[in-house]
Amino acid sequence: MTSLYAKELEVAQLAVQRAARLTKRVFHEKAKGTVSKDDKSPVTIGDFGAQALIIAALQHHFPADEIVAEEEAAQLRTDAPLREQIWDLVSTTQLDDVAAEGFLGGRIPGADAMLDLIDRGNSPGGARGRIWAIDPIDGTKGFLRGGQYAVCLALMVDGDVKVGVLGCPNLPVDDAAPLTADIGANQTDEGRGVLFSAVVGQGATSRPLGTGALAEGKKISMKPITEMSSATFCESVESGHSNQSDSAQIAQKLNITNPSVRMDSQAKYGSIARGAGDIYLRLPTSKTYQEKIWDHAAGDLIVREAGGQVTDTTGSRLDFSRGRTLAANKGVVAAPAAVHGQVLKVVQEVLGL
Ligand SMILES: Nc1ncnc2c1ncn2[C@@H]1O[C@H](COP(=O)(O)O)[C@@H](OP(=O)(O)O)[C@H]1O
Ligand SMILES: [Mg+2]
Ligand SMILES: [Mg+2]
Ligand SMILES: [Mg+2]
Repeated sequence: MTSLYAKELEVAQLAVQRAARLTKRVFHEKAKGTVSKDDKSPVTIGDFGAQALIIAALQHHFPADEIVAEEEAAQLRTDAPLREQIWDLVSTTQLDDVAAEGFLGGRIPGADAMLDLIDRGNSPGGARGRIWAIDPIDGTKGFLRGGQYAVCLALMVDGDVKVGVLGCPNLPVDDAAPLTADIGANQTDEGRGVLFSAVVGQGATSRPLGTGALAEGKKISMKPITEMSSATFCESVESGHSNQSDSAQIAQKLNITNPSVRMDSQAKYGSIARGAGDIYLRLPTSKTYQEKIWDHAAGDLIVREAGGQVTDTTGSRLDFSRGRTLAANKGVVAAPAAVHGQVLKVVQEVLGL
């Protein structure tokens, strides 16, 4: 008997692997083609290209599904040189396993089709039906500085995350490797690249992020915390994304002395899910910011399937049914299930909740 969501999982893993291959090409071969979005955050040709390749695979297998993706093609429709740069990348990035590439549906017919695929990610989201969430490059700032980033894909059904996949090209392959923030300017790709996956009720796995067919996966689980004082926090590099002074106070109250490890992207969720770190805190820096569903959907499931609990700072589960944002939530507290309550209590004391 094939397990539930087996096909969705395979498509998602291979699509993420192919998109990650594109992002690595951008990092190594190309000027990154960075442009500023309306909110002043960066987006690169890698973000657009990876989104196009992922949506092409989803469109091939699940044409009726809705898609909520971070990027849109508007700017590319008026900027021909930028569009051509992206098309050049997209049209020449394949998996190097012929069967796997064929399974994803092969090439996109042309640059216009590519733009339309990118814009297929414009679903408003919501509580009904099958909706994919895509963050083609999460941690674009990390990507640009040679740090951590993640290619993120999740399937939600009626507002619940059922399948989650994270491709983390710059994390060590070895699940037992010590937690590192940046990979450093002169390090190579040797020994790096992990693909994390989870299906609801089926546990979480990691495998080397490859360039063709999928490698063998192995089960991952969070590390049990026996002494809170020896736990390690993961948090954003960007102080504008998570309040680092609040997290320092929380660490102090929990008698944690290890410095928190700062890394960009959902690599934080993957890292705690495999026991390389222990606790991921994302503490609001503003009253109005709403977290985006594509920044959390895959990581939320991977951590919960690895034995973790994920809530916001009020203790509610992340609610992916509200549209493109987590409109009902504030911040994120992710920790091994056994200690989540203890961590949340201190988070709430420090935040005055
Ligand atoms: N003020 C803010 N508060 C929280 N998250 C923010 C933010 N502004 C941007 N972000 C999100 O933070 C993500 C990166 O998270 P992290 O800090 O964990 O690396 C960004 O994803 P992208 O890089 O995909 O745009 C972006 O969506
Ligand atoms: Mg972005
Ligand atoms: Mg993101
Ligand atoms: Mg992004």
